[in-house]
Amino acid sequence: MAVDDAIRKAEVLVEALAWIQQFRDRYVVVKLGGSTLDDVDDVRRCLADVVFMAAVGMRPILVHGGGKSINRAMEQAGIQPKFVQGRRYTDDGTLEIVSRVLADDICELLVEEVRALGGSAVALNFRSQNVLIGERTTLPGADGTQIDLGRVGEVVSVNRDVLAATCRSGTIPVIPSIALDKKGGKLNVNADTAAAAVARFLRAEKLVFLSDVPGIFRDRKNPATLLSHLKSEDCRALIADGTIDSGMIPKVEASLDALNAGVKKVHIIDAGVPHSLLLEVYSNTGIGTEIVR
Ligand SMILES: Nc1ncnc2c1ncn2[C@@H]1O[C@H](COP(=O)(O)OP(=O)(O)O)[C@@H](O)[C@H]1O
Ligand SMILES: CC(=O)N[C@@H](CCC(=O)OP(=O)(O)O)C(=O)O
Repeated sequence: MAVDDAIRKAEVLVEALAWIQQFRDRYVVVKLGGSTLDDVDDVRRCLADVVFMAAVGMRPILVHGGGKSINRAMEQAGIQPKFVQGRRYTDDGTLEIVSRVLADDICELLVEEVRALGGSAVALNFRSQNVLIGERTTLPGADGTQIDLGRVGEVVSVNRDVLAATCRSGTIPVIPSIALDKKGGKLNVNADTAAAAVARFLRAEKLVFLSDVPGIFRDRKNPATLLSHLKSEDCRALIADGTIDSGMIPKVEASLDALNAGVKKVHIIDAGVPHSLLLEVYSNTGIGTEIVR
């Protein structure tokens, strides 16, 4: 019945009200994974949710990856992508491709999409205004030596003043996962760890990963085994017993670092479910996996 439907919609808004009030002026870092960027409609719906968040007074910050697009661009250039423990081996040629795909293509596209949805957004990267300060990293090898990954780094600090001022003015920062080292050299950073670092340094209320799965499953072949609430210690056990593997490992490890540093909650949700972000943040029953300390 039309009136009942209208009342139900109003009730949804009222349910959201308590959360809107609670999260006013709080930072939420939203990470868009490369696995989610291929479907334009999904991206647009996710960005509409982010624009909604900003409109109701939250301070969203978008951090994005683009692993799949980088792979495609590398293959076109005749370079075979090489990964070590989930990190892309990044020589100078690869770094040029990573920079172009992330900062010139994806970052600009996301900014344009936000603007087309009536929101305000700005690209914060090494070309415009850098906010991620990084250091080069190596990975521990099995024989105790360190594995060199080329121009790969981790975020060691962020420009909080620029981020705070941008958010305060109602503009959504859009940040690709490339950092600059102290000498101004570019570093390729895993986007999950880049997003977690931004959340950590801003003590964000939330860190949300938009991915291509509904959340963390106990058994990936059985959708009924979605784990909707996890604590840090559960996550460590799930990594140790192999339940969490591949691309989920950097996400969860980065989540634990963020929670340890004071981020209140981490969410892993499906970018392919329309408005999963709004459902997770502004309703009483979330739809993905939430992780708390
Ligand atoms: N226990 C698990 N539950 C759900 N997904 C998992 C799990 N363990 C590993 N994964 C994998 O993690 C992937 C998400 O990580 P990734 O491919 O890096 O996505 P993104 O591009 O969003 O960072 C899923 O597509 C899935 O294959
Ligand atoms: C060092 C490293 O591996 N950097 C990543 C950065 C992009 C990324 O992480 O994108 P996703 O979110 O799609 O995974 C890469 O080159 O693929």
